[in-house]
Amino acid sequence: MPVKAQSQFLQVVTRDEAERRFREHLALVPLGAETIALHAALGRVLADDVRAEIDVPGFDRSNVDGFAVQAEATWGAMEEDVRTLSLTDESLAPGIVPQREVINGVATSIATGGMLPRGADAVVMVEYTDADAGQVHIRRAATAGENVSYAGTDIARGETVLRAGQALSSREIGVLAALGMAEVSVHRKPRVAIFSTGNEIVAPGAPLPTGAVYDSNAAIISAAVQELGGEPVRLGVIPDDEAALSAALRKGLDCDAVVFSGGTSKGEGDLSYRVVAALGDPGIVAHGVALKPGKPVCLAVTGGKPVVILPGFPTSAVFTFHEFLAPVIRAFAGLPPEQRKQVAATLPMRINSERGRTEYLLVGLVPTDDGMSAYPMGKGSGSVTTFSSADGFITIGQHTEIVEAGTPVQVQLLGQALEPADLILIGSHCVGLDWLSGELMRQGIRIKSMSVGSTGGLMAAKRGECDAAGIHLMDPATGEYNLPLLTPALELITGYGRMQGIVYRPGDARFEGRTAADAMAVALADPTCTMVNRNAGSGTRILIDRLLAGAKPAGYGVQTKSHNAVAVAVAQERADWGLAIDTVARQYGLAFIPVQEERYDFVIPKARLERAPVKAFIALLQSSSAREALRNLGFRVD
Ligand SMILES: Nc1nc2c(c(=O)[nH]1)N[C@H]1C(S)=C(S)[C@@H](COP(=O)(O)OP(=O)(O)OC[C@H]3O[C@@H](n4cnc5c(N)ncnc54)[C@H](O)[C@@H]3O)O[C@H]1N2
Ligand code: MOO
Repeated sequence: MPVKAQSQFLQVVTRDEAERRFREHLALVPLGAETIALHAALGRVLADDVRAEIDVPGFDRSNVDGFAVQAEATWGAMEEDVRTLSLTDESLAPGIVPQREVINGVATSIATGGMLPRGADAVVMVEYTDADAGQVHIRRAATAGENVSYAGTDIARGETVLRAGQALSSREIGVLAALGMAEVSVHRKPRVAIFSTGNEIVAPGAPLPTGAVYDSNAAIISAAVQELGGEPVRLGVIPDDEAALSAALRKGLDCDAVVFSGGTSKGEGDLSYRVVAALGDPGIVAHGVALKPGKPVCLAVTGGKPVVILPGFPTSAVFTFHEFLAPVIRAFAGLPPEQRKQVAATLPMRINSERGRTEYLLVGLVPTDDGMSAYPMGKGSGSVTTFSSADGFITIGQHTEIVEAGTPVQVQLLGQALEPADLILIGSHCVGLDWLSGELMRQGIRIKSMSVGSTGGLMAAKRGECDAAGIHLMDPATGEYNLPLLTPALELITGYGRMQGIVYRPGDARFEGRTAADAMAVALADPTCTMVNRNAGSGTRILIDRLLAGAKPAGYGVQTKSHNAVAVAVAQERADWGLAIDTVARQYGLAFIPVQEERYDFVIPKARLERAPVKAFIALLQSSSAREALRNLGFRVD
């Protein structure tokens, strides 16, 4: 099939210009109010200020069980010198309106929540009294006002207790109920139509054909709309078909806003752009913004309703949604603009950025002896996990190409506050470490884990920025793992072995039943036998180069970055063999010829060895239950 020429529609403008054009045609005001039952008001946004029509409490109230008195009548009372008062004939349970006055020398029995009688100004707790026929002996003096809540002390009639624009949590709902309100006036929720486009996009729950992708964008945008006080209207996954897309868009325009993702960057097949371009009043206001991630975002307004095409890549979709549409939804919902919290930090490593685009770099924050360190978490625009695991992001200006290690940066937090962690793990990812982390979390230890590879982990440990770094680094000079790379300030805690070997599809006669050396000889003699390589610098790559002894067979140039990527390439027949660990080979149903064990150990800064969570980590790692579990996962534990 001939490749079609791709035309470009993008005309890139700055972020601020895009926002200005978008807002020029939108009224950032609430959509209207509605009255709803109080029990249905959780999460809704108040449309009007709430002024108290009553006092709470509505009367002077006793806070204890005891006797209502005039404080003066109790003065001087002690254990050995009681004051005796005569009792009125009433007993003031809550809800009873007192009939008798309390004058000096008189007391009335009163319960917690009872209404204070005329004349009384204090309540003596029953514990400090002895009552007998018609009298009460007071053993402790009271001061005026003691154990009494006066009318209106909690809420005074006429007071503004809640303000328009406030989101109602259980606490505010309690206040409204105390004021006797069964109904409340709230802003109408903006209804936001959401769909995803792309023939490869499959709704979660359905089977996933090879090459297809689950629809994560609609799910995250729909949940984000709810967080912003809106109501998502899910229109599903729409195939790449102009009529179907137009129909979805038309349906979406019954709502207050429309947002969908995918098919906005490229020309041919860029149906998303084409259907939105058919809108008028005014239609598309920006297509292409000098942002990374998010360049191909398309902003349109029609008849006062925003219509946004988000880039298909999940990180780009979420960022552009929050950048352009989220503030509009908040305003429609009657919420005030969001104030993002900032934290000062330092970059631990050098960053390259793209000139000409403002870059938002997602980071994980780690406390250090002198402030915070901001670790880039980027797995690229296509990642779905970065946004959920990052603490915040830094902004790199469009004219900056390099940010040096050690540069101070401002981190905008994604959440309301920084999640504290007890144990910080930075290094190479391993399912064995996942298991250990899970056990520690069950013990109540809060873990922050960042996968930056073995070398990144070792550097973090050297800088004292993590509690432990999981590493598997071979010293090329000695062939020994991990230990030769330590400095005096670091301790090595023995982890476990991971058997590395040749992975191939079961039944492949070129490998079946052979030793590693034989298999290599057969594979290298067959020019159609394609390998998948690993990235330079990885321990596995050193092993591959040793096995190949200078040969560069087909596929040598394909340098994947993980054991999983190697296994997937072989399983999906893009390659016939590669080197990976046996736990991964098993996960993908591949056959395995063992070659050499690599050591996955933990580097711990000595200064952190005495920390309780670190001790708990080491104790767990060395426990028989953990060793058993790691063995069951396929690791070698001595
Ligand atoms: N030649 C050029 N290619 C690309 C450019 C460019 O300027 N010139 N821009 C790149 C940038 S930047 C981005 S961002 C992406 C965005 O592309 P599209 O918005 O057209 O999105 P798709 O191609 O449809 O999908 C991209 C990617 O995301 C996956 N996807 C799509 N929808 C979903 C969903 N609902 N849930 C999960 N994942 C989704 C899709 O399968 C693709 O893998 O374009 C670059 N290319
Ligand atoms: O703008 Mo795209 O989101 O850089 O990857």
